[in-house]
Formats: sequence, structure tokens, C-alpha cells
Amino acid sequence: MDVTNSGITWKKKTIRHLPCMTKPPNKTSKHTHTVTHRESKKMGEPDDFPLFETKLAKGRTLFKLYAASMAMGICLICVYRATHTPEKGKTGRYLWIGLFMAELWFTLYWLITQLVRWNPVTHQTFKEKLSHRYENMLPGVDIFVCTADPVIEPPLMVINTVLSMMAYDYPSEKLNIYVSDDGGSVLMFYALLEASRFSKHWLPFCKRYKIEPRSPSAYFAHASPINNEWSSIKNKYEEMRKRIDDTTSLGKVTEEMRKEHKGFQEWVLGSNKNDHQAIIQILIDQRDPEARDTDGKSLPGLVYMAREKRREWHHNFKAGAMNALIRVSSKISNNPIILNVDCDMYSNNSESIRDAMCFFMDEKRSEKIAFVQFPQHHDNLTRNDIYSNALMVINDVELGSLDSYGGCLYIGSGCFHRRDTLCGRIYTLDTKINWEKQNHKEITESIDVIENECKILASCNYEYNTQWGKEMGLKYGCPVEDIITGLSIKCRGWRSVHLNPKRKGFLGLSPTTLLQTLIQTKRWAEGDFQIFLSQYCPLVFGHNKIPLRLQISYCCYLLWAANCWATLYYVSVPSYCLLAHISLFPKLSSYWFLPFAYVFVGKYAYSLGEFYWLGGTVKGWWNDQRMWLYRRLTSYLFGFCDVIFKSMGFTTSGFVITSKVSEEDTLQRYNKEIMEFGATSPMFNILSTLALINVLSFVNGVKWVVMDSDINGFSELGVQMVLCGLIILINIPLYEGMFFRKDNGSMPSSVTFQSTILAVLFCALAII
Ligand SMILES: O=c1ccn([C@@H]2O[C@H](COP(=O)(O)OP(=O)(O)O[C@H]3O[C@H](CO)[C@@H](O)[C@H](O)[C@H]3O)[C@@H](O)[C@H]2O)c(=O)[nH]1
Ligand SMILES: [Mn+2]
Repeated sequence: MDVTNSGITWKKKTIRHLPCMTKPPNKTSKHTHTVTHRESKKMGEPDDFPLFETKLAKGRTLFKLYAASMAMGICLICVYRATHTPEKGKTGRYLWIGLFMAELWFTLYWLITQLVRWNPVTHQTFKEKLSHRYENMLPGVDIFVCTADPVIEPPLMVINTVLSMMAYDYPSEKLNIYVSDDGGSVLMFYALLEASRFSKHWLPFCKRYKIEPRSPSAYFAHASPINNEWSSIKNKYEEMRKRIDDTTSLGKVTEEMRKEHKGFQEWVLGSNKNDHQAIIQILIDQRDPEARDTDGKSLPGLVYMAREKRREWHHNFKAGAMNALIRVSSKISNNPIILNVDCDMYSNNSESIRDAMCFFMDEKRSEKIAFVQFPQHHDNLTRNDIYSNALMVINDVELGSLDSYGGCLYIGSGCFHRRDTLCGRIYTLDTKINWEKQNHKEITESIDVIENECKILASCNYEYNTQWGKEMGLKYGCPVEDIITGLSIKCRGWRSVHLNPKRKGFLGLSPTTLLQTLIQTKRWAEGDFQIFLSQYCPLVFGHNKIPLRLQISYCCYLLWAANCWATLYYVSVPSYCLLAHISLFPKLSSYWFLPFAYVFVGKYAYSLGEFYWLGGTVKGWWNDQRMWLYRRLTSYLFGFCDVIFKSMGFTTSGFVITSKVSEEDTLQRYNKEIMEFGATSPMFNILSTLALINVLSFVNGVKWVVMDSDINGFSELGVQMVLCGLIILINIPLYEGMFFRKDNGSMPSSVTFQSTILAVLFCALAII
């Protein structure tokens, strides 16, 4: 039975999910245009002036010339490698061939990275035009905030995000905020109840003074007093903060508080994160005449949801939470646009919804657009971004290029979706939404009835034998549910937009230690590589569905993990050969040295230029280089191995949630940009061992040149010496952590000890 007009035939059992599907477009959709024409004519502007404009990035010709010259250099290197391979039986033949293969891999990957830099586009929106034409017709938006653990994602942080979402510059009656709490925590519920009360003061204040950002904590951190109202709001916020802090440190809500809301009864039997019934509480019911702010205006709806958890049912992490939210919201508000944010990503720009609407409501170019993704920015980065979490080049260049090929990635937080496309709708020529018909869902049942119905939608067995997690909603079984879901949306014929306005749309928290950063990247690399090896590999799955350029661009990320081998080879084998006096590169005096020098200098000069141009510092660039090296040597390696083990059935994938809190002294070191080790991890063993191997071989090389004055030998092994020297330079913070620091963030002595032994053994092997 075809229920969507979109060609997907749902199994009978899935028909009950219908509420979340947008109605098939109405035959009278032309009416929208008529209204537009009339209204816009009245305003005296051209009828079809678009709501957004797309521009190509500047300086592309220069970039293309650069890329061509690099390609020539790379070709020459390949010629050298192919013509100078040591003959059979000669020492180092296989090591040489290995190095050539590593270089071939880098070449392939370099080509892909050039493609994702080829043609970046940027968009500009015209929000005044949007409100001239459509102010009364703006569609409703359901906002999903996901949280999963009240300890590492403190409720106070979550409600700051929620308050910033409630305070969007958008008609409040068209906003509904849904908080999914996978921690099933009464503390979170309590904090949300506090937020619902505080919002009555906060929203009118934000709107009256047009303040930014609208997360109270972020706003008060930098704002100075305006007037008495300001001070009174600040006091209210501080009092609320104190109450929440006290309750959080107490670890439970008092009997007094319990009396304040019926919802607390859900926790009378205590709480267990992994085993509890579904909890749905509508904290602000938009139909309630009492639900007004202090100016008498209506408030956005606010709903708390903890989906049912049972040990015998896999909960599918964030994807599971999102799908439960899609269903629950379809029962309560069923708005056609869904915004999803992580619990730390507060809104930094109150106009972001309007920005996104410019794409969804544009008369000519909107119909294919399934989602609008904002980049993920962070507001806890230090000046030189020691763990390179800004991912500046990806956010500011690469995603824009993917956009020009048919759509940027869906990267989780900060993404506006059309509800129907998220639910599995296939693009057809009649998928344009008639916004006029998209009125708010009218419900008549009482709150209790709705809550009970929603509990069924959020129960464990609801999805059993349905298309949820497969063809509907976010896909299951992959640690990067966002990437795989975004890809399949595009393969259903849709496109997407990457929007990066000057005033950043969302700001979140990035990890503040090296290990957390590496573990986060490992989850991404693992998930991405899993997609590459699965049936969803864009080169296969996307064939004839998305442009080839987009298929290949996807591989830039999906092949992150596969980079580990070539990199591992490059930082260990040349140093090994330096110890063993095996030359792998041309002599410094040979002409063949030139292409190597050109490619090396060209690549890094370009990347420094690009980084600096995007607003980074030189030291930030240096940190960025270090972090890419570390990611490749650890996160990618572990991610790669885990995917292989998983495919053989040895392990299952998890989702290590990134902590959003740090210890006081860790935070101090982070702010001073001192690299944090302070824990044992095999990742650190790998990094330290490699760093020590390079020191040993460099020292050996220097001894050899100085003591034995072997200048000819130096010329032969010069490139390896330089490579080794650079690896040492980039590892300086690691040596400091191992040998020169005594604080809690230094390298645990057991790791230093084990790595030293391993490095010495490795070097002994080379010398013997
Ligand atoms: O079982 C879970 C696990 C996580 N989360 C939430 O998922 C979000 C992301 O988790 P986080 O630990 O912050 O991971 P990140 O790596 O920072 O998240 C990025 O990468 C994820 C995987 O690709 C995406 O889901 C996110 O949206 C994206 O911001 C957070 O709000 C969590 O509360 C859940 O709701 N349930
Ligand atoms: Mn996060």
C-alpha cells in the first residue's frame, strides 16, 4: 500500500507511523504562488526574487594551477620510484616497494582531497524577503535536543541549550522543543521543569532587548548590565542555577520538589538508566491558556521524553532516541521541519530558523532540499586550538564543496530536516510542500491521554518488525548514524545545503583532553569506514543516484581510517632505514630530490596558507598537523581494526559519549594549551613508541655524520634525517609529557617505560 505518493511501499505493520509523514502535496499548491505574487507586488519587489543566493568561492583558478603543479610533482615521484626500485636480492627492496605503495595511497587520497576543495560554494539568505512574503505562513518547527548522561552532560548545560532554542526569533506558537533523555534522570527532568518556569521571564527579555546569544549562561558570561530588568533576570537565573547545582550535587530531588509536578511520580521506584518504562511529560502545553510568558505571549511547547529502556532491547544510541522523538513529536505537534541539536550545542544566532526557512520556502529551488546543515562550531576552543577540534578546513571549505556537488553531509547537530524526507520519502516531482496547508496539529485529547499514547510510541518493542531504523528515520547499526542517514536521503533523490553564516548558528563543547579527542575521532573514523565497507558504500549504493563527484567526495571521510597504514609506514620505516643505513629517497644532490622537495613544501605551504586565511594562527596550524598525525596513528588505526573485528563478529560497536565536563586542573592545563595525557591507553603507547624511535634514529644519524664525518652518507640519507627531525619537532609536547613534566596530566610512567623498551627493541632490530 503506497501511503506517501513517493514510491515507498511500507509494510502493513508500518502504516501506524503515518502521522509523521507530511501529507502528499496538495493539488492547489499553486495558490502559494498566487499569494506570494500578490504580496510581493504590494511590497514593490520583483516576484521571483530568490530567498537565497549561492556564490562560488574566490581564488579557484590559482588553486587549480597549484593542484596541477603538485600533480606533476607527484607524477615525477612515481616515475622515480618505478625506475629506481632496488633490484631483486638487494637490501631494502621490499621496504622501498612498501614506501612506494604508501605514496600511491597518499596520491589517491590527495586526489580525493583536491576534489573536495575544487569548487566550494557559500550561500547568503534574504530573511527580510522571507518575512515579507511568508511571515504568517511560516511552518512550525520541532526541535530535538538529545542528552544521555546527567554526569558528563550536566542538566544545567542542557537547559541552557533548551532555553536558547525556546528563545529563537520565530513565532513561539510554532515552536516545540523535545528533550530526549537517554539517562532517564530525574535530575534532568527537574532542571527542565525549572527551565520551563524561567523561560517565562527569559523569552520576553531576549525579545525585548534582542540579545545574543540566547543561552543564559553564554549570555551572562560576557554581557554587562543594561538596567534593572537585566539585573533581576540575572538574579533569577543565578537562583535557578544554584537550585539546580544543589540538586545535582545532592543527586536526588527533595520531597518538597516532588510535590511540584506530577511527573516526578515516574521516578518513585527509583531510576535505572538501562531499565525503565517510557516517560513522557508535557511541561509546557501550548493549548494551555496559562502557558504564557510575563508579557502574556504564548510559549513554545516543551516535552520531556525518556524512551523505554530494557536490557534485552538494543537502544541504538542517538539514532534510537531520534526515531522515538520523531514519533512522539508527530503525535503532539507534527511540525514539518525538524531541527536536531546535541545537548551542548546552544543556539548562538536567534535567526537560524529563518535562515533555514529561506531554503525550504524559496519558490524555485526549494523542492529538492531535504536538509540544511550548519557547521559544528565550539565555544571552548583555546587560541591555538591545541587538539585541533575546530575542523576549520572541513567546515569552511570542504563541506561547501560537497554542497556544490549535490549536498553536504548530515553531521548530526545543527541540522534542519524536512520531516517527510527524514522519514524516508523519495523525491518525486510533486514533493513540494504547500506551506499554507501545513498548519499546526490540532489535538483535542487531554494531556494524560496524549502522554499515554506517546509512551507506546517510545516503547522498546514499537519498532519491532517495522522499517524504523532501516527505511524510516535515522539508520541503525552505525556509530555515525548521521552520515549514513544523510547519504541515504541523498540517494533517494534529495539534495542538501551547507549554511555557514557569519554569526555562527550553534556553539557546542569540544573535548578538552587528548584521549577524549582521539576516542571521539575513533568513533567517527570507525563509523565512516564501516559505511565504506558496507552495502551503503557511496560508490556502489550511490551509483546512478548521486553525482560521481559526490560519491568520491564522500570517500574522503569514509576512508579516513584507511589512512592509518600509509602514515604508520611513513613515520616508522624511513627511521628504521636510517638506523640500518638503507636509503629510501634520492640523494640531496640529485635532480630527483626536487619533486620530493616541491611536493612536500607545496603541500605544507598551501595548507598553512589555507589555515591562516581561514583565521587560524601559525601555531594553530602546527597543532593541527600534529593532531592529524596523531589521529591517523591512533584513532584511525583502532577504528580500522574495530571495523574488521566487528565484521568478523568479535566485537560490537558502542557509542562512547564525549564528556562535556572537565576536572579543575585538567581545565587549567587545557586553557594554558598544555597537552593532556594523564591516563594509560594503548593509543599513547603507540604515539610514545613512535616518537622515541624517531629520536633514537635521529641521534644515531647525527652521530654518524658528526663522528664519522660521512658526508656522502648524509647526502644519501639526508631526506630521512629531515623527516625524522620533523617528526621529533612535532612530538615535542609528547617528550615533555614523558620526561619533563610532573603534573597530573603528564604521561603515566608505565606508558613511558613500556614505550621506551619497545622503541629500544625496534632500533636494536635495525642495527643488528
Ligand atoms: O545513547 C546515546 C548516545 C548519545 N546520545 C546523544 O548524542 C549526542 C552526541 O553525542 P556526543 O558524545 O556529543 O558525540 P559527538 O561525537 O560530539 O557527536 C557528533 O557525532 C555524532 C555521531 O556521528 C552525532 O550523532 C552528533 O550529532 C555529532 O554532534 C549527545 O547529545 C548525546 O547526548 C544519545 O542521545 N543517546
Ligand atoms: Mn558532542
